Amino acid sequence: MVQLSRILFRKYGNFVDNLRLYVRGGSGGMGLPRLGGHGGNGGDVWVVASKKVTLKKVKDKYPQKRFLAGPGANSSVRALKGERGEDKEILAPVGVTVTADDGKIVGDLNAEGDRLKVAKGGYGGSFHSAFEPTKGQIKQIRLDLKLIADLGLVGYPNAGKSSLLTAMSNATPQIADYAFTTLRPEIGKLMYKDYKQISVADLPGLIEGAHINKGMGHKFLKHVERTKQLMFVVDVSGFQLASKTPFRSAFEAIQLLTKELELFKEELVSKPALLVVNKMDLPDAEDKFAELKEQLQNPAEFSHLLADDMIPKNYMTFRHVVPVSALTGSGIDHLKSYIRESLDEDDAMENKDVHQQRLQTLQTLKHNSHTSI
Ligand SMILES: Nc1nc2c(ncn2[C@@H]2O[C@H](COP(=O)(O)OP(=O)(O)OP(=O)(O)O)[C@@H](O)[C@H]2O)c(=O)[nH]1
Ligand SMILES: [Mg+2]
Repeated sequence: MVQLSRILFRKYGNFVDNLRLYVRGGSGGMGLPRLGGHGGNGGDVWVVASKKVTLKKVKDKYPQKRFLAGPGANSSVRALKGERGEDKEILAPVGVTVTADDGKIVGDLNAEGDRLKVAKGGYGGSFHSAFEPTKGQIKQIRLDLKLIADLGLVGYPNAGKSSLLTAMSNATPQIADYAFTTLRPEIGKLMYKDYKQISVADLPGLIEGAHINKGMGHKFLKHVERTKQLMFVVDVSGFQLASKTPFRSAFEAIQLLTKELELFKEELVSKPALLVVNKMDLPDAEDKFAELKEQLQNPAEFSHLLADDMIPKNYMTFRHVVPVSALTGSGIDHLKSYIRESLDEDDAMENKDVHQQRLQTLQTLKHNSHTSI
């Protein structure tokens, strides 16, 4: 049913996913006290989304990483109102979040052409400022690229996330029998017969404490923010990171993963999600899967298995719970259909919403034009 696919981009060798920049707005121009002249305002610095650039290109093109907007012109006898300074635009890829020095988020660039002002120009001197101009803002900003994929794989190390991506597509991520094989997110594409493509981000394994930046922590979690849906992947037999860390059953693993997401950003837990229970080829897998299904039907009843601070406020609701074996390929076709179904469902809802909104706007316009006659 589903035509298999190939990897879209795996060249992470010199991948740049964040960049710090120095930005400075232009100073205002001098006012002219004698004639009441107004100096021009300094130009602003903007970050503008463009599909044509990558952070690596920005870094290579501007090794100094300094961006200065133009100064406002002084007021003069010939031009009492000084000209405004030129704005400076920094092109950055779609998917970037801009953060200021103090950690505050300035904004996100979600679509081509989105713009954010990152340093404001100074004011030109005028009567109100005794004709003295002000300087432009000076800031260090940080650009962080978050991958935008349809589906993000969420799971503990060794659950088989990368194996699963390989089984579903022709992607060739690193797979090994030790934790943290995947150190960088990779995107694979699932291609369907009708040419629909679904991108899946294989992410580094989470560990307990990821929300406080343990393990790959934030590096991983920030990518999850942008994926449309989540796919939890657990090993049906459970998980143990090291001999000194506690063993977690599949059920516990799911609740702990949920807790990590919740602690990082609560709304992540409300994303549509699928649950993949992997390694169904292992002995006793069927029994363990049956037990897990029972636990998931009424998670609160089984929450005594967890320490209090590990119980999420809200349990994840999974649209589908799919048993598979990435090793033998069993269940993989089903999984691909469920993924498609789930994303199509959301697309349809979104389209309906957009349609509804358009209708509403039209009706308001009609109404207004009637009332104004
Ligand atoms: N028996 C069995 N082993 C599997 C299956 N899927 C994956 N494995 C094995 O589990 C180990 C971990 O698989 P990976 O795909 O690297 O796991 P991961 O979740 O990507 O791990 P990290 O990248 O470290 O987070 C490897 O030895 C795989 O061969 C499965 O369905 N059955
Ligand atoms: Mg992996």
